[in-house]
Amino acid sequence: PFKTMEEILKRTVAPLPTYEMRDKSPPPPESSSVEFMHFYKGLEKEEKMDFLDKLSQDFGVDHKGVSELAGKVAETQLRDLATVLQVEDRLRYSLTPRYRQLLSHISRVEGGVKFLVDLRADVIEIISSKASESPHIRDLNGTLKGLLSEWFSVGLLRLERITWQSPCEILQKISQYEAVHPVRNWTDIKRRVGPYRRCYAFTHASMPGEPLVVLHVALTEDISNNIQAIVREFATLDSEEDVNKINSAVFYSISSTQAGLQGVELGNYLIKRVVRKLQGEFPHLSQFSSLSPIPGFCAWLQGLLGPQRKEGRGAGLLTEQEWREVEEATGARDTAADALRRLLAGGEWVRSERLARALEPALMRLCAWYLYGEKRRGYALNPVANFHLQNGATMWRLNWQADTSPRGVAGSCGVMVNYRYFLQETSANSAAYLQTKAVAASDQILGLVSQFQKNSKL
Ligand SMILES: CC(C)(COP(=O)(O)OP(=O)(O)O)[C@@H](O)C(=O)NCCC(N)=O
Repeated sequence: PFKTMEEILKRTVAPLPTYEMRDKSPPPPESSSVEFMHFYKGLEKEEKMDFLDKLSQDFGVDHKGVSELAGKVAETQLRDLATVLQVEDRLRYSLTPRYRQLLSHISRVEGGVKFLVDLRADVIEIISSKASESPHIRDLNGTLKGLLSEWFSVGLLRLERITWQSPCEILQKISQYEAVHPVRNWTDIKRRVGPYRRCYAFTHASMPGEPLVVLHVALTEDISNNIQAIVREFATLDSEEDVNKINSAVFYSISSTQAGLQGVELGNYLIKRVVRKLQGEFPHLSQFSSLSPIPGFCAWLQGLLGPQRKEGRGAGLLTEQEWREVEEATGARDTAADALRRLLAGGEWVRSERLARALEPALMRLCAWYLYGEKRRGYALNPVANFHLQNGATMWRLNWQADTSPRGVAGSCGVMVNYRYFLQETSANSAAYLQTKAVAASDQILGLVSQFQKNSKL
């Protein structure tokens, strides 16, 4: 018979044992965990939100109990240390949400960890879609993230190299999960795990056969400045003999596959782990860098050129000379800003030698500013830049016409960026970025940024 959410929650979320009984009470029956999982899986999307609201609100922390104990801690401050520690430990215990015990028991059931990863994905979706503003949901997210971070800590993850000999289902998953440069066919994926390539994934015993985060690496002579050269169709015939051709490791794609593990920093750990692995295999390997897309650059620029922007030409986005070249090249009937906006929206400009040459300096300056200067809450606005800067990488080199695919031109005017991992500097760079929002950047980037600032009135 259909049971109400309240009935299910009352039955499956065991009350927190009293402080005295905290280590003496038997764990709730496994059937509670199984029933909870089964019921939740059967809910519709909006019912899940309702259910999670109730769970986090009515089965969380006993706030009254906490405030009473907080008062007691204040009272006993002058007492002997043993008493103080005792009362503090009571307070600490009272801050444990009631549902935490259930979550931790679910992790011991078959498929329980995967269930909790997916549960957190739902919670993150509810929070990011602002479907619920309840602070209790945020607390539930925090508790889940805390548990998952322990279970998915680096020591418990397995590093797996994916090769052409890996099981089909893994190769198929790797192809499906590829979020940066879509895999077109078998030849394509064969190339990406073939000679002068490495593909690594983290897996976890609780989710066998499921790559949690996937990193694709190209082993090259120099740091790549073009993605087509890396993901082009045909496979090189030569096997991987000529190690003298391998001086650089270029990370050209990384994708996490479990939304519920967001914030657990798996991608960062995978990059660091793969660097160590490759140093072991190629002791003379000296250069480590990404070749990253710049999603959002074109849209950002279009926004600046929009008709509603009164500055238009005046914003100093281009020099007078550059505006004139745009007008000549397009025979601009309306304002040059509209002409440029239309040009960039089309994308065919990249095949016009004259236009590409005319636009290169401006687009490179603007792109450098977009990556280095545009912020969201003080951190880099561009999510890929933010990811690599958090890892401690240096914003190292902008590459013109690095991705001439339609996606590349439409998304970032064909420009790509290398975030360089100077191994001795990553931890200091990461700390500086996270604490003071300082962006580690090369002279090329800083030069382009100062050129932008000279012209711009933004
Ligand atoms: C870039 C990725 C791998 C970072 O994941 P991760 O290291 O787990 O970071 P976080 O989500 O724990 O902060 C992730 O955000 C992702 O898959 N992004 C989409 C594809 C991409 N590379 O931008």
